Amino acid sequence: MTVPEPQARRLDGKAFAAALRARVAGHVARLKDDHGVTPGLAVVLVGEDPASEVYVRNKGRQTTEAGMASFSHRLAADTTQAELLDLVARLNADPAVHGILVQLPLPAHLDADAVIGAIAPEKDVDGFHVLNVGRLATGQAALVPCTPLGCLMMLDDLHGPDLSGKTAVVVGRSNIVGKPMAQLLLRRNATVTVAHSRTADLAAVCRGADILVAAVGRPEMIPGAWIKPGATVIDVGINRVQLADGRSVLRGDVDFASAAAVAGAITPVPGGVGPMTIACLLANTLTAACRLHDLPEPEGLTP
Ligand SMILES: Nc1nc(=O)c2c([nH]1)NC[C@@H]1CN(c3ccc(C(=O)N[C@@H](CCC(=O)O)C(=O)O)cc3)C=[N+]21
Repeated sequence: MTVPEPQARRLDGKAFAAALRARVAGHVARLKDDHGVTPGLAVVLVGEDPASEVYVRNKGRQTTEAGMASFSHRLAADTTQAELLDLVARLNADPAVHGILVQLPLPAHLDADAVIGAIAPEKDVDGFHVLNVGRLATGQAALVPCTPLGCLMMLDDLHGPDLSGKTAVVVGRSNIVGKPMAQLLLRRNATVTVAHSRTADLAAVCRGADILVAAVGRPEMIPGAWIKPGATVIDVGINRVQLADGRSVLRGDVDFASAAAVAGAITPVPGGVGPMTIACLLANTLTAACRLHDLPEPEGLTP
């Protein structure tokens, strides 16, 4: 039996993210030298989820490496809504803070929508505030959610900024990835379908996609047989999976081995969309700092 050779181009998110972070660092250095402005990012973590701790630490390190100020706020798991809103209000008013990220999910007793709604929209570097959601949907200058922004940057690099005539299928309809991703693809003139768990014949819908974005959060649920030959596959899933031998590994929403034999280009997990998410968080913090100080913003960091 012959095993199909992977033929897809592997989209190296790790290298792409490193290049983006270097560009951001260059702009940060000039912002400091020319205007005395140091972009600052505040990350708020409530409770002690070990996976979240890793992300928060990585974000903090990469923020500092880009020359930005990093502020980390760790609150106890039993923090009240009023205490959290009070911290957000202080960060809103702090001139050293240009970006605010409240790590999700929050403990169940807290109202995430109310907390996000309390973040000053111009400091909302996650792009989750309804004002930024509405601005993105209407084509106005928004802060755009980091994961879809990172996916778009990789697609722009591969296909250029015009997806006219191309069919894009986004699997997953979350506010964090699926919906904003669909908006960004529409802005690039793609013909966009948003599919989800209630979609009939998901396989057939996926097979129609020139560009397939998988953001469902179910390990390896999309096999190569669902992929149109030559398609571009962006795998947003980051699922921790326990192997039979006890090892814990990361897997995407796409079955990489079978998909890579059919696709034209594909992002791996890890080393694909994940690193781009953090790089885009830094890019958004730089964009927010420029806008807050009425300075021209660097090109290529917003869609
Ligand atoms: N308000 C908010 N904003 C977020 O952006 C946010 C959040 N809450 N809550 C948690 C999720 C998760 N998230 C990740 C970012 C990067 C990697 C990443 O870089 N992953 C590496 C692997 C990391 C590893 O090995 O564990 C990769 O895919 O190569 C993963 C996950 C951001 N999140």
